[in-house]
Amino acid sequence: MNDLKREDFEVKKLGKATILSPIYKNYKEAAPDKEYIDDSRRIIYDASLDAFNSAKSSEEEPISFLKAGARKDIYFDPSKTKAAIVTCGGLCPGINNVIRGLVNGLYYRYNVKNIWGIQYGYQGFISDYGHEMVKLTPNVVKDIHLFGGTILGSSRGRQDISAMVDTLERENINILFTIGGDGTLSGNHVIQQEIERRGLKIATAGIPKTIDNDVNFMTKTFGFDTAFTTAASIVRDAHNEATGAYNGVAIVKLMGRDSGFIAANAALAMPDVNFVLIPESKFDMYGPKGFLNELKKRVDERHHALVVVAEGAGQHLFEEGDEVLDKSGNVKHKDIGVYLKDEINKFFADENMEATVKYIDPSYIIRSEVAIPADSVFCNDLALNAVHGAMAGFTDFVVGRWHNQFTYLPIPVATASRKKIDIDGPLWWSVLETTGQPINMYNE
Ligand SMILES: Nc1ncnc2c1ncn2[C@@H]1O[C@H](COP(=O)(O)OP(=O)(O)OP(=O)(O)O)[C@@H](O)[C@H]1O
Ligand SMILES: O=P(O)(O)OC[C@H]1O[C@](O)(CO)[C@@H](O)[C@@H]1O
Repeated sequence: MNDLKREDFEVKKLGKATILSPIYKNYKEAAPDKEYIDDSRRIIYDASLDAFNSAKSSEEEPISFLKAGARKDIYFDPSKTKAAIVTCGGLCPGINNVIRGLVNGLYYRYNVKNIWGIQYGYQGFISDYGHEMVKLTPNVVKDIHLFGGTILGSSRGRQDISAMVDTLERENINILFTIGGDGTLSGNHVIQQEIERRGLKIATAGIPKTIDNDVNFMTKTFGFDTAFTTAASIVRDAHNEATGAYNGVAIVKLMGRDSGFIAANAALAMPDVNFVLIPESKFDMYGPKGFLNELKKRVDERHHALVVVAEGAGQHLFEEGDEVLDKSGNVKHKDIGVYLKDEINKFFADENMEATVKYIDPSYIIRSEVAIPADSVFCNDLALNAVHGAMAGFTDFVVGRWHNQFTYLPIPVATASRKKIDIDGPLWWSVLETTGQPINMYNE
């Protein structure tokens, strides 16, 4: 549970917004009767009614979220505004759509024409790496949604915060958009603190990126729909592999460092799956009611079985040892897919049972996919709302979607903890029902 209070949900602002937004002028002319968003517009939720534990404040009081959208008055003068965009961490479908949406939103809606891309993540702020900033215009980004990945490149690894803010200052950047996961957003927050310490008026806005869908107070993050849609078709093909052999077992490993949302949703979309293993639930492997024996029962009955495993699942099965970390300090999980394949092979050999085990790891293929249409639309909306918020002078915020509304949330609230599957909640119970996997395979 988060130890968050109501006041933690207040989004910071650089100062009073005093410039009449160009959108407002045009919008008023085009549709004078339409409502316009006032700064104080907030969406109030009764947290005690919320299905997500993570939505509760520590005091169980209603939490209010700042509603995203265009403001009548803006903080930055568009003709004098310079914006920069950076993408960090792992790839995710839709990053290029977000970049495109940011550039077009700034350029066409607000008339901000001085837009730059920082190359290869936070490295791009550090001159030693030699990554030049690239000028972004609608013409440069017009086709980038047709490609997966990020046209700006990405990276992991800590950079010197002071040196990064030196670059922002030297380049006279007024708004920084960071597209990235938990780490990128934490980095954004630290950058913002240094900006404040120096008394600079630079707005920072985060667009949360993770196929794992594990960001707090976000119904979903961009790229997640594409990820599990792509995963579902791979799971279907794996099912064909499993059924194509007598006692065929197919294992598909999907991403999900701490949360099993991709695995759970792919299995719901493709109900041929017999077992879903996720990080949120420690399963028993070897006991009489453990995974291997349950798998055997399934194979005995139908002569094939399909297993979907999230990369962070089953880590308790490995011997404790030195943790391997990536450049950013994230734990690199031991390969549960290979472990399952080996253990299943051994188990069936010990049982004198013929079995054909196929292991499929499509992780990077899924992550670098092009966004499906639903995600493309979502990316564009997120980007536009990030532009609205930053132009209004909000800072240190992330844009997201929660309870069918686009919202602005202070970064520390979004990064306070990770969203996980509630194993007593409806999503996991649907998975158990769909797969038919026994509930007592789980220790906890
Ligand atoms: N607390 C922090 N302070 C400063 N920089 C940070 C912090 N946490 C992470 N970063 C930096 O943010 C960048 C991205 O972090 P990271 O590699 O963890 O990816 P991420 O944004 O979490 O995305 P993914 O979900 O794909 O892992 C890296 O350059 C990392 O060093
Ligand atoms: O191989 P990389 O680039 O370190 O990324 C792997 C990580 O990326 C994620 O998809 C998060 O973006 C995790 O699920 C996974 O652990």
